[in-house]
Amino acid sequence: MRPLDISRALTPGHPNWPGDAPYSVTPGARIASGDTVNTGVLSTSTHTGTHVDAPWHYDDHGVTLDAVPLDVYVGECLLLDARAHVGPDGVTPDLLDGLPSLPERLLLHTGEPERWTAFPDTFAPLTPALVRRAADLGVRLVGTDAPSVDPLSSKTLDAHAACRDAGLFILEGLNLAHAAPGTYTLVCLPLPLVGTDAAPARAVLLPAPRGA
Ligand SMILES: Nc1ccccc1C(=O)C[C@H](N)C(=O)O
Ligand SMILES: [Zn+2]
Ligand SMILES: [Zn+2]
Repeated sequence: MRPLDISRALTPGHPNWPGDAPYSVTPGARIASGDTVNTGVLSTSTHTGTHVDAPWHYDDHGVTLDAVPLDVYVGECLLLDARAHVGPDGVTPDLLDGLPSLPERLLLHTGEPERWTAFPDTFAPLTPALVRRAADLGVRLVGTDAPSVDPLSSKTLDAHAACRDAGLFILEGLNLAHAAPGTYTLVCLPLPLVGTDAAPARAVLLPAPRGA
């Protein structure tokens, strides 16, 4: 199986969180102008597209991205279709009913499309009860195709706080529109930004190890 890319393609005008810094690549050097190479200047929010949150994003005493061990983002994962388990406050814990344990990485397809033509302001967040249930079942990383684990209007960030309290790490903005539920090996590599609250990442799924 070729790696299944579960990252959002970034193009100019990519919808970002309202008020957040836009994604852009502006020209740097140009061969056509006599330079030896073509280069670009990248400017983006740390939360653009598929990205990981470091605890410092939602906890001023939390660690920055460089202190998050890479093994959080690489290893066995379970991808679930959560679309039938979205209540008024987001994905509910009954999604995990009947699962005696979980791999360390849980990815949730909440119904977001492959491409956002506009900011998805009606996305499905995660309920704190789901976060706590996942942590109780052994999860260390929760991933979602939504742009946040909390509602757009949240000021208390209850799902982020539940992740903080349970020691869960967060992966947001996945592209799961063409990924079948199942067990895989997740390879998610955030940019190695030092001292930041988050970083864009390239995430792919590989076949799970035999017997997983
Ligand atoms: N830029 C922001 C500014 C304020 C609050 C949230 C955001 C977000 O981008 C959502 C983010 N992905 C999150 O971790 O919930
Ligand atoms: Zn984020
Ligand atoms: Zn977040």
